[in-house]
Amino acid sequence: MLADARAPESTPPPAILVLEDGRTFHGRAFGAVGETFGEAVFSTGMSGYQETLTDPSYDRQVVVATAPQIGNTGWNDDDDESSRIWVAGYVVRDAARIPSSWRSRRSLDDALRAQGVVGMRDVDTRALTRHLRERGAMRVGVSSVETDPARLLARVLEQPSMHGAHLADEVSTPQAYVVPAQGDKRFTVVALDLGIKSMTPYRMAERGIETHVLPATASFAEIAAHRPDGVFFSNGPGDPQAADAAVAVLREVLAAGTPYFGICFGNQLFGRALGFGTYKLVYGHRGINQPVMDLTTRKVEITAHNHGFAVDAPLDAPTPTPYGVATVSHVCLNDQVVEGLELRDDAGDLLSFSVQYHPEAAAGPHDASYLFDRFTDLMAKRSGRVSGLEGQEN
Ligand SMILES: NC(=O)CC[C@H](N)C(=O)O
Repeated sequence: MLADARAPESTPPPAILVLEDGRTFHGRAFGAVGETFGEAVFSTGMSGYQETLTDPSYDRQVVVATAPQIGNTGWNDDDDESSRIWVAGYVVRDAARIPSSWRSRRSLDDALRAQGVVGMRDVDTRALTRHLRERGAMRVGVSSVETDPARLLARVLEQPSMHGAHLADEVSTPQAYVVPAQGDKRFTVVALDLGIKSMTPYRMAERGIETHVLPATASFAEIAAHRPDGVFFSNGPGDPQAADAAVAVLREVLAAGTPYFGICFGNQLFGRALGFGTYKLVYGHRGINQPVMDLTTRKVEITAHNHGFAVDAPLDAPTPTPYGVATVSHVCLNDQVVEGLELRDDAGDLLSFSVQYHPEAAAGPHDASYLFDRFTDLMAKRSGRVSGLEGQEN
């Protein structure tokens, strides 16, 4: 028999997790020892935790993994979606003790600890997820320094709620930067960074797009100064109702007739700019295994999601707006939540579009990558060229 090569595990201190309705869970510290607060949400991804933890949209959220074992592939130097871990905390059932991947450079536990992120393991995540599913996402505290749930609960109740939270400025780049096109440059896109994931400009670069990433506070004049072929608004944390300034900028973009593409928060702001409302889902969609139907083709995609809010738009009735006719283009098959919007002119030609989910697929399946091609084709068409056939007779 082979000897067990595992180093003897030192036992981390006990930890408690207290939800704002008083429900308490017990486990052990994972990552940094300490205390953290946020909105408790669950993610159904079986893999891709490195991309999840570094997604800026998770700012101020304590993420519970429904997959029972997390950390098997460690932490590498390539898969970060931003410059740091953004989750406020990470809660798992069984933390893998020995990561195994040729790309791994450190364990998940080490990565959390190095960035001071408080986590918790050995938690009954199935019971916790069922509770959040029944009662909805809510405020939570996780502590490996407090032993009294009542004292932690008192601090949980002092925390701000996700309702009305304006968080884009907290995660956005302080300075503009450029992600160059790979190969020949075909288009210039301005991306408003409301919490952008690094895979998004990468997907654009693959298609010959040079992306100018601007801070969340950029004005329409600052966007227009780049003379973009298209404008993109990214994913991001917080409540879309609290992003009035970005909605006003987007209305100017639409009025100028510039092709627009939005992802997630960018879909919610597109919805608002078109005159629709947004609302908070009970527990949201998070994970890389969510079924979405493209209502035009009736094709179903398996997609990556991370949203707690959604657009309130009619599923089967086109809506006239000052910028064109808006329709719902995609819907989630689990609950019929709006997952995409399209704006067309009176002739039925596409002007702008957005999706509530994540075609950049980091992590996640690549079923929806056609949306980046759709954006490229749209810019080609709107600037009087035919995609891939510049200078040729068609
Ligand atoms: N990933 C995102 O862009 C999330 C958008 C928004 N903060 C929500 O939770 O719905």
